[in-house]
Amino acid sequence: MGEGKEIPVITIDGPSGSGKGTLAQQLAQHLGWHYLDSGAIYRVLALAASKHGITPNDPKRLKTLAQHLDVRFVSAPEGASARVFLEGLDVSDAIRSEDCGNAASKIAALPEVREALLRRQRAFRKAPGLVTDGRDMGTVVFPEATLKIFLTASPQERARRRYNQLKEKGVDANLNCLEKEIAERDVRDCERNAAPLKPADDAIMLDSTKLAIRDVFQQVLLWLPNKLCN
Ligand SMILES: Nc1ncnc2c1ncn2[C@@H]1O[C@H](COP(=O)(O)OP(=O)(O)OP(=O)(O)O)[C@@H](O)[C@H]1O
Ligand SMILES: Nc1ccn([C@H]2C[C@H](O)[C@@H](COP(=O)(O)O)O2)c(=O)n1
Repeated sequence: MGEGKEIPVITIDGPSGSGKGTLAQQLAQHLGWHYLDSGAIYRVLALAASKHGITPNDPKRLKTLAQHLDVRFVSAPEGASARVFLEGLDVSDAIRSEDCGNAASKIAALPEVREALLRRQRAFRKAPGLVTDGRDMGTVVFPEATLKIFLTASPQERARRRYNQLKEKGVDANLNCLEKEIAERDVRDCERNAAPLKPADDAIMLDSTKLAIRDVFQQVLLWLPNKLCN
């Protein structure tokens, strides 16, 4: 088959705050597989662009930056998120800000940037398997994935989750502003021409608005092909 295409991949796509990262990390841990947080790559690129004074309307320089992006993921002990390094500096917390998420969403609309990051994302496909989350994992990056989930939740519920998450971190937040930002990010991510956020034709849809984290996980376990559970 070549290019590691025999290595199984599970993709979790969906809008911001739907719980993709939480689910993908739980599945990766459960299966003992690798995990790719593709949004973190776009976030690191946005941070690097700001650091180097490159604006979202300079696709040429952004493409070059994406091609040479010095980003490293270092896995953390069980239950903790991987640490993310940009040019040797730990940016794990810095990339989680709402500003960085919005900046990532802007540069992610550029086809040059997406093309430059494709190979880097596909390189995460290593034995025994990969669980990945993002916006175009099932449609563009891994179209032949073994199982594709499209995870959603209402915008109000996603804003509420983000609000609680920020509060837990001790970050000041305003629920109305978060709802507005989430709605704007949804429009930008869904309406761009390059790899817009949409379910793959063969994705299973899961609305988590009224589901607890453990219920989402249990539901997806039921959808795992038998061959992966052994
Ligand atoms: N089903 C759920 N019920 C309640 N809270 C949830 C649920 N799923 C995730 N959360 C919480 O919502 C917050 C956002 O979850 P998570 O980071 O997994 O979302 P995401 O879709 O990966 O977001 P982003 O795309 O912006 O990275 C976290 O605090 C997480 O614990
Ligand atoms: N596969 C992906 C992953 C992310 N993006 C863009 C769009 C998002 O708004 C932004 C931040 O992602 P998050 O960390 O919130 O999942 O990055 C994308 O276009 N494609």
